[in-house]
Amino acid sequence: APYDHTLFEERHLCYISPLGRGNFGCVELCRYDPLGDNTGELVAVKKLQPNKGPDLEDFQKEVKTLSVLHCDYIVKYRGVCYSMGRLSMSLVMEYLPYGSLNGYVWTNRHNITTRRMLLFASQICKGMEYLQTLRYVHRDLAARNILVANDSLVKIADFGLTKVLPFDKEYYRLSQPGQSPLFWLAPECLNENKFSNKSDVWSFGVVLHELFTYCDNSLNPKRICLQEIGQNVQGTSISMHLANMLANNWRLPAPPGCPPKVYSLMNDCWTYDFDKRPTFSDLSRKVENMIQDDR
Ligand SMILES: CC(C)(Nc1nc(-c2c[nH]c3ncc(Cl)cc23)ncc1F)C(=O)NCC(F)(F)F
Repeated sequence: APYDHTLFEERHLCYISPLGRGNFGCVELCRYDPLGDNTGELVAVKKLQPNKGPDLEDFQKEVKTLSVLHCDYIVKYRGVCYSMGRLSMSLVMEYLPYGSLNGYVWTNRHNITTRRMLLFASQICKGMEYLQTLRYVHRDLAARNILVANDSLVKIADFGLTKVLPFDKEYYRLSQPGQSPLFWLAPECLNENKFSNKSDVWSFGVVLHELFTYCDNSLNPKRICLQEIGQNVQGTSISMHLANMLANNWRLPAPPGCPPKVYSLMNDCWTYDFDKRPTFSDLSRKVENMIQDDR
């Protein structure tokens, strides 16, 4: 039988440190070291939290989702590791040493140029364009879910909430409000639980906002929206308040020092009518033109 490179044996997976908590469970930095001489490769291992949140079946869907994605701008799937006699499984991914984009941009805020931000933005658009060709909707596009491979390459990650569009519809309707973070969601998600490539475009606009605030926590979308809603929200849920504000044309304010053309691109992504929002290919082109103009 051909050697299965996607099967990781638990006994050779050496735990190093925790990386963080994702939509399904925790992710750990490990070295896969079958030779036992510390020459093995570093990998990120997403363990399914047993009987916590979504179950093994949903996790297996995430594994399936990631295993068919082959794109320079999407975190690479390496394979799976079964434990407890196939009762539990872990998702093995490439390890990106620079961590998540929000941490990277904040840490390097004093020497990241507009050009570099626009390069990251164009790579995210290309990754999303690719996802779209497979009729995937990410549903959780946010700077915390983008990883940095090196100083000029970012990749989309965390496909825990990703859904495949039905063959006959261009949107995916969740049965009940999901766990996507409200402040990255398009109005039709808040009002009708309708998710589509166009709602991913809205979230991309929020990622642009995060980038151009250098992922400053004091300016993050949640904090700005809650300030606008006002602390003493009575009765009406936060998502209703947010949906009303968006319907009344309130939008996240331009980040300090943000180039006007970038803020106008964000507002294109935040067009209320999802049919009038740009596509990710429109956005890739517009961002690349900005990179050219920025010389
Ligand atoms: C839950 C987890 C671990 N969080 C973090 N991952 C990494 C982190 C750093 N390097 C990584 N290489 C691969 C992977 Cl899958 C994660 C990391 N760094 C910091 C995190 F908070 C994660 O998965 N976040 C979603 C992602 F950022 F990946 F979109």
